[in-house]
Amino acid sequence: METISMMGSPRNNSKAVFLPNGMNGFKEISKSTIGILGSGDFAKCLTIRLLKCGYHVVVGSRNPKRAAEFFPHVVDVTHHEDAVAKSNFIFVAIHREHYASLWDLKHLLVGKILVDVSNNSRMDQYPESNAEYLASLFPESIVVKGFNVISAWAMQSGPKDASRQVYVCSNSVEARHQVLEVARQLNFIPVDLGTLSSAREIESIPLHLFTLWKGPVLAAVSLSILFFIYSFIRDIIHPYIKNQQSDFYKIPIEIVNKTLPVVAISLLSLVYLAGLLAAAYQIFYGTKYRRFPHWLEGWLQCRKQLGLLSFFFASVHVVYSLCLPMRRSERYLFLNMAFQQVHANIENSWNEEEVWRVEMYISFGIMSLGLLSLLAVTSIPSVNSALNWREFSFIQSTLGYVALLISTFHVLIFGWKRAFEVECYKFYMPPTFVLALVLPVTVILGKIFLLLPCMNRRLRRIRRGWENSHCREDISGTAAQVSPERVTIM
Ligand SMILES: NC(=O)C1=CN([C@@H]2O[C@H](COP(=O)(O)OP(=O)(O)OC[C@H]3O[C@@H](n4cnc5c(N)ncnc54)[C@H](OP(=O)(O)O)[C@@H]3O)[C@@H](O)[C@H]2O)C=CC1
Ligand SMILES: [Fe+3]
Repeated sequence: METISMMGSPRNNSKAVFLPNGMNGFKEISKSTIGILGSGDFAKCLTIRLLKCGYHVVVGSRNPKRAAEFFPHVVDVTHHEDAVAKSNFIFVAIHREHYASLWDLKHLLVGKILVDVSNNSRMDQYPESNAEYLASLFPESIVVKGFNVISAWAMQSGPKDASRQVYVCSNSVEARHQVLEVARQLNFIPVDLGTLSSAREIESIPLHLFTLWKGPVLAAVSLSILFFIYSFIRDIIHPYIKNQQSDFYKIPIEIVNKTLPVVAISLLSLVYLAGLLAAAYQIFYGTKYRRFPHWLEGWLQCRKQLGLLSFFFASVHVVYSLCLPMRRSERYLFLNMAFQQVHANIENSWNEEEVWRVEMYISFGIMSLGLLSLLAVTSIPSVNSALNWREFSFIQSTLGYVALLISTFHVLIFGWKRAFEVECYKFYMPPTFVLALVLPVTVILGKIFLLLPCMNRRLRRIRRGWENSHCREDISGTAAQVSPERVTIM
């Protein structure tokens, strides 16, 4: 394999306005000429990024005169043949449908690296990946798939966060390494995905639409609708039918603010319930080398999204709660209460038990929000990467359970008085907070059960692979199996 050469550079490097970015090693790449076929959006943005990082760029266009207007003057915009002749490293920045139009360049492309950056508009649009198709058209060139996950905009503005990964694959190890190095020099994070057979997987990445968010969002929306309707019937419709009491003013704030914490705590419970079910599955089968069912695997993989949604609902609940005293209804109720107190000639209405209840309720609420914020912050990749595995696990697992426990107390303290209120509909429609406690209490009890010495010992043995290791044949791609030990909202 040839390295990227300086040969054919259209102008003297010393005149270049854009200097190499000072990275060590691979000097020949930083001074080389890189070719780009096509003069569209991606080509323009890639050119700017390459120039900023010290490369010379030659762009091949069907109409170089017109295309040159859109590129900085230092760029050599020329015909396809000329561009291909001047570079050994060529980005093919045209759509797959037009690959065949490059057929005439076949003899000029022999032995050159062709980087396929193309994407499709939908999944499984073609029988083979675009990169494999390009490789079949130009079997004597070296095709590398890469950069397709970077949008033209991100390419131009430059990678600013830790998730700017560039996935690369090719059948030529050397070509792959050269593309990885270029990606690194452009300040992206290159990820080597091996041979060209991974191209299909890489091409499908930009087509995913919130894949991991679908389940959690659906769960959050369903829980919200369920609890909203429940609270609405219980707290508004029921008193209206029973006593002709019109409490419809409660809908925009009170009922919403009752729904939010219930959804938040239920979602947080779902994060940890997945891990518990995985542990129970392993204990039941006595091995960790058995694939989880699909639904559980999917659930385990979207725990970060569930946790972040829980954080979102909890934060909105806090804002709503802080705004409660601002309501006009609250002022009227307060004045009415004061008047009634005066009327009843009560000088001091201090209720020690009530005071303590509300103080504890608020304190637990603040603590759980603080812990949830910590879990959310540590799930950000850049923060996450600064933690070692034990620290991460401590925050996401141990502190996560503490957050769930404190949130449960918060809900319990809020509602415990009502639990003792004798109401005729209490038996067929328990207060909303009782439903809110079903999931967290189940999870907490499940965790306590797993922490029992005999269970804990058994689980440890299984996870270290000491039990039933003969079941290894069940594994078939355990990589996809998320370790339930990693009970995280990450
Ligand atoms: N835009 C983006 O954000 C991203 C794009 N990509 C991929 O990059 C590639 C280019 O995308 P983009 O720049 O947006 O597309 P554009 O439509 O903006 O540009 C495509 C270029 O291809 C050339 N072209 C058009 N028709 C033909 C043809 N019949 N024969 C030969 N060349 C032709 C044209 O250049 P000329 O007229 O100079 O020959 C045109 O400028 C695509 O494969 C796309 O999937 C990948 C990631 C992100
Ligand atoms: Fe609350």
